[in-house]
Amino acid sequence: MKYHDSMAQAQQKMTEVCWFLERYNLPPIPINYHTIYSYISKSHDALCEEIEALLAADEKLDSYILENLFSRYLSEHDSSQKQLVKGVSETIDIMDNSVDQSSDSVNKYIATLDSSLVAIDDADISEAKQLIADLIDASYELKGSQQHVHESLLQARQELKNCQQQLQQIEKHRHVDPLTGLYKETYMVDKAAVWAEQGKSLCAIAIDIDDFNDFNEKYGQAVGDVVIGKVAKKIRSYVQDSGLPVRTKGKEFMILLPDVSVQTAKEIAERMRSGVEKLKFISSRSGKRLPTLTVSLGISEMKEKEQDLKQLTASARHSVARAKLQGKNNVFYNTH
Ligand SMILES: Nc1nc2c(ncn2[C@@H]2O[C@H](COP(=O)(O)OP(=O)(O)OP(=O)(O)O)[C@@H](O)[C@H]2O)c(=O)[nH]1
Repeated sequence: MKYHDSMAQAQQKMTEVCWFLERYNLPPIPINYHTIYSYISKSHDALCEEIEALLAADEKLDSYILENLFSRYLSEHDSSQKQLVKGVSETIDIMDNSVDQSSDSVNKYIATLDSSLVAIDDADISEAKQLIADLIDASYELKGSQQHVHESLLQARQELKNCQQQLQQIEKHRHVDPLTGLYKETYMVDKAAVWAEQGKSLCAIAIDIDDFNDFNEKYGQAVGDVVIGKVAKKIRSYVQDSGLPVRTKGKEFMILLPDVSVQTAKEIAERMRSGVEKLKFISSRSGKRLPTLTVSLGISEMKEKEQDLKQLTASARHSVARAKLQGKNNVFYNTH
């Protein structure tokens, strides 16, 4: 294909990406751009299928959903892992060379010892001195190559440590939403499966920020994102290690509580509601107070063992919808 043909094609795709972002009211940030570019270019089948399904279901696409798709299908985890493996394998190559050199030196040393033993029988004293001097040289060479092996081992140990730290970071990034520090939905599924295997009962609290559209329109998406981060932090502070706080969508969260009674879940939810209501937001630009925000919360519990996570979270979301209908800024639990 000629250069200007491929340029024209790329421009056409860029225009389509911009139309798409505008149509779905998505900010043109790099992650959104990259994800939609891959969709428009049809460069990733699974990603395209998922976006098609979301559009067909009339799901509202937002930056959070696109970030999630990006991290699952397009992020650089794979290449950074390859980079790590490359680093370790280079160090192993260096060690291999050092061990080869060291083994050569040992062979040379043994050969020198052998020939010295033969030579020393009928040699005169000055020749014997020369042989000993040769042995000392060979000993230093041997010591040097052993030192080299030792240094390579230290380097390998350091490399391994870096590798472990980076793998931990990658692992964390894979499970944690970068904006809020809460877990991603994929992790919730894994964790719930572990709890189910351990025979633990589960309660869920679904949380949705109220009237966020007004807030977003007034103060912009970027301020909205900062505020979502603060609300999430507040919510997390009531869970600590007793449950799993998850960001399930842009302004929606889910808390899973293992082996906790509905009564306790209600108390935690009420504390969250009241805590968020008391949060104060100050604009970093103007220094002025922004309006307070509220959240609506819905509780559900896994009543029978056959009930799965999907049913539990759907029921909690249903309760949130009821909380909104009852005027928002409240906790709803369906007793039936
Ligand atoms: N800044 C930001 N805004 C988001 C994010 N996800 C969703 N939103 C915004 O949240 C708003 C959701 O609007 P609606 O679905 O009408 O909900 P709402 O205004 O909160 O109203 P209720 O849910 O009925 O209380 C839209 O303006 C979205 O753009 C996000 O990750 N960041």
